[in-house]
Amino acid sequence: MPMIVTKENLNPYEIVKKQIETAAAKLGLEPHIIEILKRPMRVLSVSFPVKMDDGSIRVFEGYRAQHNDALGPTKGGIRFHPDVTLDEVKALSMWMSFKCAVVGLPYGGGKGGVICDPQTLSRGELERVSRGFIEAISQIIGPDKDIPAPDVYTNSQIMGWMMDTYSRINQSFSPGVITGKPLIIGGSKGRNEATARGCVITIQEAMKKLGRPLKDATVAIQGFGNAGRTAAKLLAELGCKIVAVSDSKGAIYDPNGLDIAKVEHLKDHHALLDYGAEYQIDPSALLELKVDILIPAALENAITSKNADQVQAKIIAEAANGPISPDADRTLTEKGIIVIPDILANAGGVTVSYFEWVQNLMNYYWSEEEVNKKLANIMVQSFHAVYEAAEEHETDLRTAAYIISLKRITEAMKARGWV
Ligand SMILES: NC(=O)C1=CN([C@@H]2O[C@H](COP(=O)(O)OP(=O)(O)OC[C@H]3O[C@@H](n4cnc5c(N)ncnc54)[C@H](O)[C@@H]3O)[C@@H](O)[C@H]2O)C=CC1
Ligand SMILES: O=C(O)CCC(=O)C(=O)O
Repeated sequence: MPMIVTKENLNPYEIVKKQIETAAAKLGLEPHIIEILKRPMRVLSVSFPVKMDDGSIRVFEGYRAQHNDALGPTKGGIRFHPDVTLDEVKALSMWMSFKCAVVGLPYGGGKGGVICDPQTLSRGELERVSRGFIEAISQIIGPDKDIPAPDVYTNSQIMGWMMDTYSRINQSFSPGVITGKPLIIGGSKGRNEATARGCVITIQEAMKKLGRPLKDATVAIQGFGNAGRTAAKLLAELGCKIVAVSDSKGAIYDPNGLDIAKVEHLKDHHALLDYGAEYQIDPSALLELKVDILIPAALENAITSKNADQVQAKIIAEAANGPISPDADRTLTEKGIIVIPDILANAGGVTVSYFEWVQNLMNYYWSEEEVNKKLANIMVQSFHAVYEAAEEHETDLRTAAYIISLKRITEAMKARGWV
């Protein structure tokens, strides 16, 4: 009989449904609850015209998905990327629900995306796309409905334009509608670094569990944006040796450790690859380096059944959302690699977004020290809760994180009388 080889399904929406099923089976959740959780409660698909610099009109398309608001208003970033799809945005909104629940935030999950390549847009065009998208989704967002934030290829300036558009539409200053804003208009100290800071805290806790020192630990990082770049900086400050980093253009590797200040300077003023031709490696090889810590901090499906077997890291901390497919997850677990799942590892970003929203609502602002302390408390506590759940249920950290989240969301749905 010929062996039937089925192609791995890398659709993020199919992946998150599988992840829910795996944890739900461990918990013995009722089928109707699983059915509710397997789809977003609301999805808005929009198109809007934007006047380009040359006078032409271009129509952009985007989505906002709101998964489940049992625990509170939905929350999650907006991504600008040419490959954005509806299924990706749906999946990202679902991961947001589980992320907020695992760290105990009073939020459900949401996510938005606009199909565009910001690198090809002028600043003026980028501003008009940002304002156009918020206008198009303005009816379904709001400080107590759905609160966007930055994600891939969006930043604090874009959040500033978006908050301004929403405030103008509603004729009232509404900083609480969006987080990740510039400090001067209600941003929170510490938000820019929060995703990486939270991720680093989970790595520190995992290394303690392994009984290994962080000092001199070797690290490879895929993606050198908000999450990856800050993680490189923070880990280098803690004495780690950052041996490899990459961005969308390529990867660099030095087994003796990269000079992170130099890499940052190159990223800002030239290109990462200008570090030197002798340091350039194939970007896919970065994921297969023999390192202590691997941080995928770019996009989904970086590690799949195609390369999971070649991964040699001891710990993988998912700064990105969905960088490991379920098939790869199984292989990594079999190999004894500890995977700190996205919904825990990158939850620092939304946690400080929550702090930003709280500060906006009370119109009183905290010091960076206070923010970082509160963040550390939540991340350390959440890591240990997930670790203990993994031991109790004899499962991996991802399933354990889902177990905690599913329990909380289900309890909220029950308390509200939905089920
Ligand atoms: N910004 C935030 O607060 C949070 C971000 N995340 C997740 O972290 C990941 C990265 O997001 P950000 O750092 O915010 O985005 P960003 O836009 O600041 O940076 C993205 C980085 O990834 C690089 N990149 C893109 N495609 C790549 C590829 N194929 N290989 C290597 N590098 C590639 C880009 O060059 C850039 O350096 C995403 O999965 C995002 O959803 C998760 C939680 C919060
Ligand atoms: O800060 C937020 O509200 C959400 C950030 C985000 O999009 C994410 O955690 O994936």
